[in-house]
Amino acid sequence: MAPSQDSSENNASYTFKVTVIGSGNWGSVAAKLIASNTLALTSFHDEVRMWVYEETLPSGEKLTDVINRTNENVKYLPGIKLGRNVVADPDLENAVKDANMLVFVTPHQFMEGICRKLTGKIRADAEAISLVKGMEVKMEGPCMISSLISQQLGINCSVLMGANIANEIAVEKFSEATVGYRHNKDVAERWVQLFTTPYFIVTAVQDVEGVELCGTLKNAVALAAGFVDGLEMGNNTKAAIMRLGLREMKAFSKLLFPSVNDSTFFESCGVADLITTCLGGRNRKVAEAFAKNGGKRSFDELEAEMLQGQKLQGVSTAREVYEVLAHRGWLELFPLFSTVHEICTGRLPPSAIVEYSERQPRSS
Ligand SMILES: NC(=O)c1ccc[n+]([C@@H]2O[C@H](COP(=O)([O-])OP(=O)(O)OC[C@H]3O[C@@H](n4cnc5c(N)ncnc54)[C@H](O)[C@@H]3O)[C@@H](O)[C@H]2O)c1
Ligand SMILES: O=P(O)(O)OC[C@H](O)CO
Repeated sequence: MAPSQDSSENNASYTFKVTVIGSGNWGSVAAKLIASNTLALTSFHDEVRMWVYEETLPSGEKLTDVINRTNENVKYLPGIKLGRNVVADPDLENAVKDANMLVFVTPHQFMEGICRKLTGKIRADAEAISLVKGMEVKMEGPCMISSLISQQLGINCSVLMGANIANEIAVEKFSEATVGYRHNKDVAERWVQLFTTPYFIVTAVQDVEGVELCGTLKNAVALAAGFVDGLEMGNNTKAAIMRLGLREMKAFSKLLFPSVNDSTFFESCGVADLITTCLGGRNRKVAEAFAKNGGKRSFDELEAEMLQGQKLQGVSTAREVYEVLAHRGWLELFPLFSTVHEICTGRLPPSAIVEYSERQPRSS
């Protein structure tokens, strides 16, 4: 079907127009969730624009054309209808020009370039939310993706993170998520309304950094869990790694941002995301293969072979965390994070993840 152009006559009372920036596995599911709500709720414009990083499929067709013809993202979320009100758009500027609710959901390594392209191109009254799990490390220190968006685009940015393996939400299995907001509760409630469905329950907490750091750091712990699986160490070892990982997640978050709340770690974005990602995520899966191969095949090679264009966030996050730790002289305080990075780079063997854990103090 051709992209529908809702006129203001058939959407007379709408106030909010949403664009999703990103169309990978989670980006496509986010668009589906949002599109079901913009159709049902009168305060939102029906149409949801979804910016697609354009690519040519093996059939020779453009991914955007196929999404608009079939209503499916055949590469990143095959078999799932997105909703007829989702319109794929390969032109970033065009995709955002009318939107006042911007949903960012791309792998974190692309966010700086995307923000650069969007500078000066968005509505001044726009609000943003980041579903991106990751951070940038700059000369001045770490920069969370929500801060990158706020600083480069001059707009407020909330975050949404949680125990959210996209393929499970795509088939409408129940899960929860956490919105982190900075000041404005009304804005947070609007995001909650936009995402919540009977099978996707969203709650808001006033702790952007805590929510975002949980979503970011759990990807490094997921690699550790994958190494344990590849070494066939069993469930007790994996649970121990998860506990030690959660302890480092909390300590690192609070050292960087003393305002981070302890309670955030008990929300969906905290312990629940850590559990799901260590059981069923992509970082875990590729790290398991890495360990099974004794670290002899690189993560880049395994990612390309196993994920068909989807991107891991854990390997670069482990590097970014390591850079922060090294720069601040904190390496010894975070042995799990440091060891994960050194395994990823080949300086240590995968078995180092267990050897280090055996030497850890047992209380926090
Ligand atoms: N997939 C999940 O289950 C899940 C769940 C929660 C959060 N997340 C997070 O959401 C974010 C996005 O992940 P995803 O799963 O939607 O993506 P993905 O890994 O499935 O897909 C990769 C995406 O990157 C795009 N891309 C490739 N090269 C690009 C470039 N140069 N510039 C811009 N885009 C490019 C591809 O077109 C594709 O849309 C990540 O931070 C991830 O951690 C993912
Ligand atoms: O598949 P992963 O490892 O990128 O994790 C996916 C989600 O972040 C889980 O909430």
